[in-house]
Amino acid sequence: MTFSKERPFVLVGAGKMGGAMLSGWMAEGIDPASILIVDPFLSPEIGALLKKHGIGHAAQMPDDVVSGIILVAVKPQMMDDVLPGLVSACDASTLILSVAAGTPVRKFQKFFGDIPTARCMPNTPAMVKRGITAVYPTEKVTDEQKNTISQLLSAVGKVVWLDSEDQIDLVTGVSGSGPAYVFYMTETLKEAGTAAGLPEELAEQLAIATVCGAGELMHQSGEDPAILRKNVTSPNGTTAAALDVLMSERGIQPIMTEAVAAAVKRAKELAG
Ligand SMILES: NC(=O)C1=CN([C@@H]2O[C@H](COP(=O)(O)OP(=O)(O)OC[C@H]3O[C@@H](n4cnc5c(N)ncnc54)[C@H](OP(=O)(O)O)[C@@H]3O)[C@@H](O)[C@H]2O)C=CC1
Ligand SMILES: O=C(O)[C@@H]1CCC=N1
Repeated sequence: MTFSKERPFVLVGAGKMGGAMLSGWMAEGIDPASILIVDPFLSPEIGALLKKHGIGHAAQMPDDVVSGIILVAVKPQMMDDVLPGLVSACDASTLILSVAAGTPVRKFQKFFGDIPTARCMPNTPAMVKRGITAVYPTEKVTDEQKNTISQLLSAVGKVVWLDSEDQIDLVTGVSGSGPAYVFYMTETLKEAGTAAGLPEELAEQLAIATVCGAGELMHQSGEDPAILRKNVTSPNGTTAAALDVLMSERGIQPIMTEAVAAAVKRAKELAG
């Protein structure tokens, strides 16, 4: 990793997403001395992580210019409060990298002018190095900076590059928010098992192991999910009976399409 005290990396907002990435970076062995966390309200878990690795922390952004990356990971609704406090730390040697849903490049330009800026959309599996992050760099972002972004984000999972800012909202609806859909599906599978008569604890164990196992199988085999589904589905068997319900007109596909569209719509609203 190319970060150092001379080329620092500052994380503004170590909440759910920033904290997940930070945990992933620590597990990956990134030099804690190159990182500064700026967040006035640390959770006990993140406080313990900082202490364990000796990571620097400040409640507010120091005035010194950051000739490296400032990763902005605060809520979109906080931007107007937080960004003015970063202005004195930015010049043309600073790269602003935002993980915020909705918040457009023009919002950063309003505060920082035309400095190198990139938006990205990670997801919380970054915490276990199984995230996927889509990145949209503005034209000001140099190849060297793209390389640094790649190093940083690939340390916590896959990285894909976007050629249009509009795509970020769509990515948000699929993979940014997506882990929550999978967790919710796991909850519903557990509840369905309980409703069918299984003890709650056993239903939960079965649901979690099934979702993790199916995910790992998709990951390791690299096989098309439709093929993996067919492999489970014996003709006229139990899975076919269940899939008749899940794949019906009132099944998962129309609901998922509606859910992703709702997330995309909300991302556009957050742009303000
Ligand atoms: N959660 C997710 O799965 C994903 C989130 N994102 C994006 O990541 C961003 C953060 O979301 P998330 O992590 O969920 O939200 P959190 O609220 O968990 O994290 C934001 C963090 O910023 C802190 N904070 C508040 N004010 C300041 C300040 N002035 N300076 C620095 N830090 C401050 C918050 O403290 P406090 O909590 O005390 O207010 C909190 O620790 C959002 O823009 C979101 O769109 C993107 C992809 C996935
Ligand atoms: O719910 C949100 O707005 C954020 C963005 C993607 C995931 N969490």
